[in-house]
Amino acid sequence: MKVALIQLAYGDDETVPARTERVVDLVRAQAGHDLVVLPELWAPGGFSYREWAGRAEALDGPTARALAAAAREAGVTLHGGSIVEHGAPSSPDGRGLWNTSLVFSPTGDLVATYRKIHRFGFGEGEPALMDAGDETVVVDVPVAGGGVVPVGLSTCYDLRFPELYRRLLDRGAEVFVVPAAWPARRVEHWTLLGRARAVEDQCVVLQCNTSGTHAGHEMGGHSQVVDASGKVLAAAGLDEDVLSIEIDTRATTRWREDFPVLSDRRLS
Ligand SMILES: NC(=O)CCC(=O)C(=O)O
Repeated sequence: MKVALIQLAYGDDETVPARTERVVDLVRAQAGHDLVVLPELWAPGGFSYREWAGRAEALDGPTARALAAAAREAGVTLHGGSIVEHGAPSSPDGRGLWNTSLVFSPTGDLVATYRKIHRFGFGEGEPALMDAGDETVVVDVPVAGGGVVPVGLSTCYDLRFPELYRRLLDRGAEVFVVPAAWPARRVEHWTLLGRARAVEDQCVVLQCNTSGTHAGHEMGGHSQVVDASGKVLAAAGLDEDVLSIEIDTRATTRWREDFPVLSDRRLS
């Protein structure tokens, strides 16, 4: 499975349409990969709380349409990071906004969405402005040469909650994708927790973070690809970068057979 993680750098000076155009070009340049991943909330701004309501959109809004076209033109499965989704509130006290990841097929169809379950902000930001998702999502990503790889979806702060990844594992995931806007000041947690999720669940972890500084927050970069034994296969620094790597997904099966720790789980 050939993957590309686009670690995008942006600041407050770049307009959303300009950033979208740049992202579309970057995705188009990844033709030949099976899966391309973008960071969390790259269009509205990961920490640009004040802009979120104004930049919220439906699942067929401008960002989604641009990403669908980019996936189709590149012929890749595209995890488009996340948008601020605007929809009908699901409860009377709901806000009607979610941090929603979008996955497009190589034909540009929206094949999966995932609403971030764990909201970051401790009373501000996401908990104050958005609703929490409540569904775990695993999507089958087709690979060149035939077959599919089951990929579990999660977003940024979710990485701190191992029980979500166990649920994804139990639903068949072999790869976890984690788009993020994770700040520089806690970047060691980001890299450490990604490896922890890989080791404890024997899954490949694809972590795609944001770079640059926006809304007063310096982002941490350090996107990484971790194999199912916890080895870091590719790692970015602080700057904008594209990590491109071929992952041997059969190695995950071999590792689970060689070191069958998951069969020792005690569920009751
Ligand atoms: N956007 C996020 O979810 C940030 C998470 C974070 O900063 C942390 O967990 O630390």
